[in-house]
Amino acid sequence: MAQVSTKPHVALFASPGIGHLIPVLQLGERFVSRHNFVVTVFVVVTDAATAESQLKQQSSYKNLLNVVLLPPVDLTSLTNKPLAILSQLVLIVRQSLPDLRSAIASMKSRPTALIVDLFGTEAFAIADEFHMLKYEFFTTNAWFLALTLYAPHVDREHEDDHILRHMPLHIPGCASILYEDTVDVYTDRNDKLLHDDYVRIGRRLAEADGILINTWESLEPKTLQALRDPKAFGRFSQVRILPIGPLVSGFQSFGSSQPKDDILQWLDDQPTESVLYVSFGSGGTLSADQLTELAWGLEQSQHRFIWVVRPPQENSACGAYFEQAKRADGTPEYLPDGFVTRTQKLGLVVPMWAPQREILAHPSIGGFLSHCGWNSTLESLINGVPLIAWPLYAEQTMNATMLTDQLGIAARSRELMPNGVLGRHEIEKMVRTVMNKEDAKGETIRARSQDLKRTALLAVAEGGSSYAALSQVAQECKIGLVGLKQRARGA
Ligand SMILES: O=c1ccn([C@@H]2O[C@H](COP(=O)(O)OP(=O)(O)O[C@H]3O[C@H](CO)[C@@H](O)[C@H](O)[C@H]3O)[C@@H](O)[C@H]2O)c(=O)[nH]1
Repeated sequence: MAQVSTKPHVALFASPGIGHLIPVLQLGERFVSRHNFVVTVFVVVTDAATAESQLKQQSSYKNLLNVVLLPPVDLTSLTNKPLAILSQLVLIVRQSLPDLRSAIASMKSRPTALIVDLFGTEAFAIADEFHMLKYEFFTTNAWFLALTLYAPHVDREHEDDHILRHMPLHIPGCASILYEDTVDVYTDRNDKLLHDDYVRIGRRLAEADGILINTWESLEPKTLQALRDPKAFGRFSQVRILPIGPLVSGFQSFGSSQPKDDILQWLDDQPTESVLYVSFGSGGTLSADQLTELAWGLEQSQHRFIWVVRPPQENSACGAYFEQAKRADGTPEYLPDGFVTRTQKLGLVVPMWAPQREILAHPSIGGFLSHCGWNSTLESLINGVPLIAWPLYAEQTMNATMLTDQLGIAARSRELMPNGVLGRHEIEKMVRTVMNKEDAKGETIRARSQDLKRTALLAVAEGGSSYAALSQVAQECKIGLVGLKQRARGA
């Protein structure tokens, strides 16, 4: 007969997409390695084969976590309307809830807590049904959480002021933000479903027993203070805000299209802090025109680089395109003729995917041109690597604004050409700022990055604020909802 573990047990619920799965696995890893829990991770998938192959490349989690892929959800069977990504995720996750419920109902050792990511708040009802604690794991930062919690209160009738007259949105107690720097919920005003989905998420977050955020106290003190202040956030300030980051995995990176050793060996041969790493996260792509400008910008800067290249947006569905359409010197057809030959002493072009965490931790890396996905941002930050901010979608423009205007650890240019593309000279300028040791602005950015690295490491070290917050959650999960209620009654 199978032994039922006596260890405490929590369940994590991850919505589709590797950008969501990675931080959820990381959180699971912390519960196991630091707090000696059993962790079950339920993963919502749209395509089991893709999810399995992504997970297969990440073998180290297997001994630690019990990962359960829920039956795949076929979006096309649910709607034939084109939906915003957020609405797609809400719909897909909702469809998986009955499977999550059955899986939890049939567990011999029932978890004491359910921890969901941003799109999983509808699963709180299942946690209630089984008398489990329920936590939100907000995989980005406190500023975006503040925007999300504030969403139900934004007066849509005044939005013209913001959009047409560029008046910033004032989030109570927090830094203000221009509408164009927020998320598509605010900028695409005709999508009522998207707006309603986002507002509903904002409201449901308040039902959590705590919101775990992948940030730390000293990174966003003003925003965290506002989130806890009833004058700023009313009843939402009752929810416990628990910054537990930076949560960056001890796991190896998810695989690579090129042998990892080749890339790391190449890096071993480069001078300290001389290489710019260029990558747009798990799914970011650029237009053909933008790729051309980026290639010229990198080449003209004459700084070393590793560039994770994907086919242009126009061809992004065609993964094999990269392999097939190459010029004689190996330059993909969508990059300028002769690029690989001219830059062979300077750079490495890696198709599709690279072992990012190992790359960013390498001493030869001196900068990261990033789409500012929050995982990439944190991976850069804990290594003290300064950034070039190049946001593409989701909350990335907000992250980029924070990195440049509030934290001062990134260079950014908004000087687009008339065709909406960032030109090669602007790109070259940003690369020189961050990579050129004599550049005064770059010097400030680099020094600031080192400062933040120190605060990040302190926060997660034993005795640090994030360590304490996660320990508190672990303690609550050990006791469980029923035990906590009994304690409260006895107090
Ligand atoms: O070649 C690559 C590309 C990515 N990664 C890893 O993939 C993750 C990418 O995560 P992130 O940087 O957050 O980007 P996205 O995948 O775009 O993340 C989604 O989820 C994030 C967290 O919620 C949001 O901040 C983003 O806006 C959203 O697009 C990171 O751990 C990277 O190390 C690699 O290992 N190799």
